[in-house]
Amino acid sequence: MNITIVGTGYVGLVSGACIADLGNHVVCLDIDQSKIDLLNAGGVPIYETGLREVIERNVDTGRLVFTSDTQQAIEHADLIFIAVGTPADEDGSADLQYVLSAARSIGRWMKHFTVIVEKSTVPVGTCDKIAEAVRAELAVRFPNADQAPGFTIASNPEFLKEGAAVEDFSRPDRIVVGISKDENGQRALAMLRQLYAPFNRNHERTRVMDVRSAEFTKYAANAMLATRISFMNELANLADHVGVDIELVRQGIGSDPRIGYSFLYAGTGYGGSCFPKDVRALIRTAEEHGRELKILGAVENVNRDQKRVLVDRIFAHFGSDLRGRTIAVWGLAFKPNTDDMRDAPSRVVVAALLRAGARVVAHDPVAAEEARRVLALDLHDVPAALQQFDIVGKPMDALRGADALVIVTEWKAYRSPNWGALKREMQQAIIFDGRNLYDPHLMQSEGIAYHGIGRAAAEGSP
Ligand SMILES: NC(=O)C1=CN([C@@H]2O[C@H](COP(=O)(O)OP(=O)(O)OC[C@H]3O[C@@H](n4cnc5c(N)ncnc54)[C@H](O)[C@@H]3O)[C@@H](O)[C@H]2O)C=CC1
Ligand SMILES: O=C(O)[C@H]1O[C@H](OP(=O)(O)OP(=O)(O)OC[C@H]2O[C@@H](n3ccc(=O)[nH]c3=O)[C@H](O)[C@@H]2O)[C@H](O)[C@@H](O)[C@@H]1O
Repeated sequence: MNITIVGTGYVGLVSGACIADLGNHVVCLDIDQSKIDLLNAGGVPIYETGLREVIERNVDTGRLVFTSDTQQAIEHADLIFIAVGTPADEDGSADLQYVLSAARSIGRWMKHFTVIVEKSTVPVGTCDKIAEAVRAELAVRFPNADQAPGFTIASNPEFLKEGAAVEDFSRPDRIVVGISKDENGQRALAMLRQLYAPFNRNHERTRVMDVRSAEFTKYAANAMLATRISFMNELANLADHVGVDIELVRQGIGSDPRIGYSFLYAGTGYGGSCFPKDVRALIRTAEEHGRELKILGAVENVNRDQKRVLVDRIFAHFGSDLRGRTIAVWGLAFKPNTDDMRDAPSRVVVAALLRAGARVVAHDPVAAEEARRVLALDLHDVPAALQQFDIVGKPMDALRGADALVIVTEWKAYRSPNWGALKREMQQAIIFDGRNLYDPHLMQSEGIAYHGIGRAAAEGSP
C-alpha cells in the first residue's frame, strides 16, 4: 500500500517505520525541515528502543522516505495518517491548529480517492472538522464538486507508550477503528484491516465503532490510567500516616483480576506528553458541554501536588533554605527509556531545589541535553540558579559530596547501586526515592536513611 504519515514525531516516526516494515511504501512528511534533514542524514531525532534499526532497514530498501515536500507526500498516498501534535491550548483544550493545517494540505494536493486516518489524539467531533477543512480546499480546486476526488475520514487512535513504542505498535492489545456507516467507511475499514493484518491475522484485536466513540475511547483510556495513578498516590500519602506499606497494598489489590497490577505504582506523579494534556482536554470537553468531570478534576489536582511531594519532604528534612546544600538527582526524563521531558516531574523537583538555593547535580542516561534545554526555559526568571545545576555522565559522579540523593525516574541503571560506594561518595547517606526502587529493610541494614512514597511503615531509622 502507498501510505503517507503527516507528522514525523514520536507517533508518526514509529508508525511510519513499523508500517514500512510490513512491506508498504511509506512517506513520512514533516514541516520541520531540520528533522527531515536529520533523518535523511541517517540520524534519529528521538530516543526509542529498536527504532533506529527499523528505520535503517526500511530506508535501505527504499520503502521509507522522509520529506518536507507536502505535494509529493500527499499525491503518493492511498491512505494518509495524521499524526501531528495536539498540545494543550491555554484553556486546556486540545489545540487543533496542526491537525487542521494537515487537513488543509491534504485537500490542497490529493489527486484520487483517499482514506484519511486520524491518529493524533483529538476531541470528539474533530474528524468532522477535518472533513470540513478538506472539503473547503477541494471546493477551491474543483468548483464542480462532482469532479473532486472522494475521501473518507477514519479514526484510529494510537495507544503506544514511549520507551516501548516499536514493541507496542507492532503488538497492539487492540486496534480501535472508527468509521462512518457509508460505503466509504467500509472501504476505509477494509484498507486498515489489510494494513494491520500482519499483527492481527483474524482481526480479533480490531474494535470497530463509529468515529466519535473511537475519538472518545482514546481519552477514556488515558484518563483511566491517570486515575489509577492518582488514586494510588493519594492512598500512598495516607499510608505514610497510618503505618501502612503501599507496596504491600499494591500487591494485595493487584492480585484481584478485576483490578490487575498495571499502573498501580505510587510515585512522584505522572508526566509525559499525554496524560496531563489528555486529562485536561477531557475536562475541557465536558466544560464546553456544561458538565463537570469531578473525578478527573481530582486526578489532576492530586497529580499536581504529587510532583511536589519529594520537594516537601526534602524541605521538611533540611528546611526550605537549601543554600550550601548539594542534592543529587537520578533520572530526569518523564519515564525510563525515553529522552522526553514534556511535563516531567523532574522539572518541578529540580526547579524547586534550585530556587531554594541548592546545588543540583543530576544524571540521566539519555535526557541530559533535552533537560538542559527545558530547565533553562523553566528557570528563565532566575538565570543565576542555573549556574548551580550540573548534569554528569555517570550516576555515581552525581553523588560526590551530596547531602541527599533524589530518585525521580526509575532507569534500570539505578536499581542496584554499589551501596558502599554510594555511602563513600555522599556527605550524608539519605535517599528520597520517588519511585520506590529500593527495599526499605535493605536500606536500614545498609545504614542509609530512606524515604520512599507510601512506605513509611517499612522504613524505620537506620
Ligand atoms: N507521544 C506518544 O507517546 C503518543 C502520542 N499520541 C498522540 O499522537 C499525536 C502526536 O504526538 P507526538 O508524536 O508525541 O508529537 P510530536 O510533537 O513528537 O510530533 C508531531 C510532529 O508533527 C509535525 N507537524 C506539525 N504540523 C504539521 C503539518 N501540518 N504537516 C506535517 N508535519 C507537521 C511537527 O513538526 C512534529 O514533528 C498527539 O496527538 C499525541 O497526543 C498518542 C499516543 C502516544
Ligand atoms: O497517549 C499517549 O501518549 C500514551 O500515554 C501513555 O504512555 P506514556 O505517556 O508514554 O507513558 P506511561 O508508561 O503511560 O507513563 C506515563 C506516566 O505515568 C507514570 N506512571 C506510570 C505507571 C504507574 O504505575 N505509575 C506512574 O506514576 C510514569 O512514570 C509516567 O510519568 C499511555 O500508557 C499510552 O497507552 C498512550 O498511548
